[in-house]
Amino acid sequence: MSAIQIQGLRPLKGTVGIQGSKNAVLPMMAASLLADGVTVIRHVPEIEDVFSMMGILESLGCKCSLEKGVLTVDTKAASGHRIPEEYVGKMRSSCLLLGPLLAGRGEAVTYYPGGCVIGKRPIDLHLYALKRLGASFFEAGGMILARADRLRGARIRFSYPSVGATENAILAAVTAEGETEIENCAREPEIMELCRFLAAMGARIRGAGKSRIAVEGVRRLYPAEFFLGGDRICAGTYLAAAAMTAGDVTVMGAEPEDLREPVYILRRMGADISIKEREKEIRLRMDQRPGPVSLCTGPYPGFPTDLQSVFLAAASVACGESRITETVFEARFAAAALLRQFGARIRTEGQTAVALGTYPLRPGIADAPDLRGGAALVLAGLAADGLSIIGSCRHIRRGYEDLCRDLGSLGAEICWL
Ligand SMILES: CC(=O)N[C@H]1[C@@H](OP(=O)(O)OP(=O)(O)OC[C@H]2O[C@@H](n3ccc(=O)[nH]c3=O)[C@H](O)[C@@H]2O)O[C@H](CO)[C@@H](O)[C@@H]1O
Ligand SMILES: C=C(OP(=O)(O)O)C(=O)O
Repeated sequence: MSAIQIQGLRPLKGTVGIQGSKNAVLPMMAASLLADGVTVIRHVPEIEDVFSMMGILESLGCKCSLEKGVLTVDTKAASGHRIPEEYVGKMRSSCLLLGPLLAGRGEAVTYYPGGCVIGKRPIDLHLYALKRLGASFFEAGGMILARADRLRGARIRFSYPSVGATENAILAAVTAEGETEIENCAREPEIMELCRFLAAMGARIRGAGKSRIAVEGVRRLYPAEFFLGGDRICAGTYLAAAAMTAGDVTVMGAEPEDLREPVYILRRMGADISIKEREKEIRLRMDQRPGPVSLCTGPYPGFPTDLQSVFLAAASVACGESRITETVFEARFAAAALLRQFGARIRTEGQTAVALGTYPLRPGIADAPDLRGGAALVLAGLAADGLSIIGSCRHIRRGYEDLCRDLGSLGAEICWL
């Protein structure tokens, strides 16, 4: 199932439940190593990155299972500290195990992480934070050897609010000796969710969601049970799809507050959006072609870079000229070139993509360049006048449980090949 076929120009209508959040569950899975026993997380998406993280945890001696959205991680027999290279190359979040392994085993062996090719993505900020807590690193031939006799609380000040580095710092600090202060840290909702999960394990953290977090180290953590929240990027993808297809779509299960900026942009594009906060429902109605938009990605609460490609797809059908500027990753416009194969009129000027909308798009055949770029091509297929095929969908399966199931349930004519 590595290609998706789409017959375009079917309006999307209906309600879709949103899968659990990829970027929230991956650090929680890493955190499970910090406790001795069985961690249970519900509403976990069956996506490739979760399977890869399960593979890593199993190689470290854990027993994992994922059935009907219930993930269990049993760490009783865990003892390893080497993260196998085969998983590291596939997934960025493999580096999140450095913090918990240093905390629990005092050593870790890993490699430079893979994941989507959207920029250089160094891990200097991760290593800086862990060094501040007492770790030392030796690097050779792409391998990273990490050691720490004892992690000790420290003041960490990030030069940039990296999501992963903030998570690694928190994961290492929760059982370190003494207090850690993390300044200029990331404020993404997934950090807050990780902190809630760690609190359920017995961690003491203050300031989650703010740019200064204080962690008071505790002697030990306990396994927890947790219900994972909806994936805001997945919800944003379906809202963008609805906006492109004159749809009437309700997404259920993602926190509306976390989507404040994308919702604001969609409203500016002409969408009629109603929100029920308590029910976690966002309904989007669009009865016209979207209007043009100007947006700039940035760390939360800014516009999420993970929605840049799908909003570029939406801008491709807008009536007028849109400008989309990417400030988080330096090479995240792979989808822009491929969208041109669907007739999109996009040019890039440095870190800005300028799209002069056209509707409908023409059907195309293209390979997903990365996870969100792949989703953007699928959205282009929904707004194309004919049959499109998107290949290399393994990228898409890293983060979306089943795009065909979800978009199909909304009326799209779409299937796996
Ligand atoms: C699994 C996960 O949660 N992935 C998300 C996480 O990725 P990730 O945690 O990798 O993203 P970061 O916030 O760390 O990266 C943001 C920027 O900081 C740079 N940087 C990062 C770390 C570092 O040590 N040095 C450095 O220079 C990166 O190259 C990038 O330009 O946040 C990104 C930004 O919201 C999202 O797009 C990803 O979906
Ligand atoms: C870039 C992404 O993921 P990762 O950081 O796991 O590569 C993403 O989810 O869009």
